[in-house]
Amino acid sequence: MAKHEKISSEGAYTKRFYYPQENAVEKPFNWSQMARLLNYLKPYTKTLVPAAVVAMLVNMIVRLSVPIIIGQYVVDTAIANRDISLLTYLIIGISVLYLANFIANRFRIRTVNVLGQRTIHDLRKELFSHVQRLSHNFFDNRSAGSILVRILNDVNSLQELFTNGIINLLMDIIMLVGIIVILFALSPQLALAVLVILPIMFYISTKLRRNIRHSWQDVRIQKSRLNSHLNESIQGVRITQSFVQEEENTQYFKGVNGSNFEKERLAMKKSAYFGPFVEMSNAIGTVILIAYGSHLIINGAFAIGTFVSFAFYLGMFWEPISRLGQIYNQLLVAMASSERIFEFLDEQPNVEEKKNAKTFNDMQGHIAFDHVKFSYDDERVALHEISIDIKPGSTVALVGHTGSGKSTIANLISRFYDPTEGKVKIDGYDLRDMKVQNLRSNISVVLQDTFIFSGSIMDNIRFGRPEANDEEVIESAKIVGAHEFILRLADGYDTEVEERGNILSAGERQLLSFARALLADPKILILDEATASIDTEAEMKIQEALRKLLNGRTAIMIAHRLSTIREADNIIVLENGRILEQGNHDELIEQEGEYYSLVKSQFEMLDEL
Ligand SMILES: Nc1ncnc2c1ncn2[C@@H]1O[C@H](COP(=O)(O)OP(=O)(O)OP(=O)(O)O)[C@@H](O)[C@H]1O
Repeated sequence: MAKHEKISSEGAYTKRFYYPQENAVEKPFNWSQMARLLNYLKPYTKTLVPAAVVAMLVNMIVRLSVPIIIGQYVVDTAIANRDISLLTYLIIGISVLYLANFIANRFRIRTVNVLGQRTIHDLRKELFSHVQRLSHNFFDNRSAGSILVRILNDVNSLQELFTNGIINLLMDIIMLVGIIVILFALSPQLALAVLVILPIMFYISTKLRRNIRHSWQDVRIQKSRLNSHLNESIQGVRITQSFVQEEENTQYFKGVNGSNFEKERLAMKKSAYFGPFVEMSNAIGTVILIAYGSHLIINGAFAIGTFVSFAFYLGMFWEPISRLGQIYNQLLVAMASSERIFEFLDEQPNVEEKKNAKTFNDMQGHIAFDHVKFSYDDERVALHEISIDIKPGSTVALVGHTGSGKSTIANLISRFYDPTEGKVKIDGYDLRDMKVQNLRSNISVVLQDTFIFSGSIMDNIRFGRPEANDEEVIESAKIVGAHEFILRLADGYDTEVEERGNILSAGERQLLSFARALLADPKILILDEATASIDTEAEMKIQEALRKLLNGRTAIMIAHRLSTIREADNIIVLENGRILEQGNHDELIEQEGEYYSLVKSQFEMLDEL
């Protein structure tokens, strides 16, 4: 496809920019889901919920009683009989009622706001701590962005429901039923005449609402596309610049941004019909009231006061009707959001801990794979029948082409996954019988792409053992040789690094991660060696740091550099999930097998340089 075609119109999204829309904006109403949502109000059923309900009832009583007082007592009694003192009492009485209403209203709004925020806070906390405990395969199948959206947006979209939605729903239903009952009690025939337009209005408003709702759905989809693109563009800005793709990106952004604008304009235009429509219904009702009501008054079938009360109630009638439509929309959106949230909450870690799981008292670090077979997805096999024995304190280098299963072996030792067949044992215990956290606290993993969290250098090293004091942190940095470069930073150990540690070089990040691992003082160390070329001096530093780090621990190294591999006690050469050969450097060289040719090709490469 030609370049200009790809970006010429907003509909022509390139494949590269395809963002799947897994997330429906709304779902049909579902009682059991609603009940589960309401469960989040449970901790507050003795405090905030009854307080809000009482305040709401005060509000309802005042609003429903004032028109009667005005019609029956002010107009038909006090004014009709020119009873000034009764009129004064009534005015004072109504003022007191309004004051009580004002206080109750303020109290209710404050209470439901707190209630909404608390429930959302609880829900978000539960969701985050649950997601954090989920197994690796949960994260394998989802993008970080989509998880983020659930924890932020989906939870947010429930906030309005918990804050105002539920209480407004109750209020509006009580209000509507109350008004209809009163209208019929006052005059059934006038009530019928005035409310005759109700079914028509209901029909039209439902149609209009649905139409408006769908337009807003389009807006949300556009927004989510916009967000995804923004997220990806900013994260990948360095690559974009180096491949000179800024213009293409901007064009695409223009397209989505323009489309977002169009959809929003349309949705707003449609929404703008709703207010006037409600007003028109009100007007029709009022016209019928005036025409038929005055007819009844003239015929003596109706008191003027009743007419006045009627007018008041009719004025109050349309507001809850129009708001109920809004709440209904809110409910549908909440259904979709809560379904997604509950889907995460119902997800169980597939690495389960047995009830009677044991702890390692003093782990020695003897690792054994006993006929281990493993597949990530039950289709492709990543490891076939692997049996290995790693002596405590020894260093094993895993060598092999990309995709040969090196990281998979490391993942099984940390029990991020369970083997499909066979057993992984440490000190003779099957990992499935052990406590997961206890196992992992004895293992440190140093990945190729060291993750630096935002915070100070000190905090980042301390991540290995949060209870360590400053001296211990500095000591471990000194041992791995990170101390000098840290001191050269603007604020030394207090230098703030942003997420991912952009201000540090690859080698420096690696040294930090060594310090972190050393501080954790694990029995087993898993190291994914960086492939990035580092200059010789840095390389020597890292080798030196590594020696100190490995001392007295069982180490599994996913090794790329010959210098590291050569020093290992045992080298395991993998190919397509199978062990091809193993032994130490000299033994393998002697065999003249795969390892030999690998080393030879590295030397040939060096010779060419
Ligand atoms: N999360 C995953 N889901 C599905 N398949 C996976 C997953 N991770 C790895 N694989 C597959 O399992 C096989 C072994 O992958 P593994 O990551 O262990 O290789 P590796 O030797 O560490 O490779 P590299 O040197 O490139 O890191 C590969 O075929 C890979 O495609």
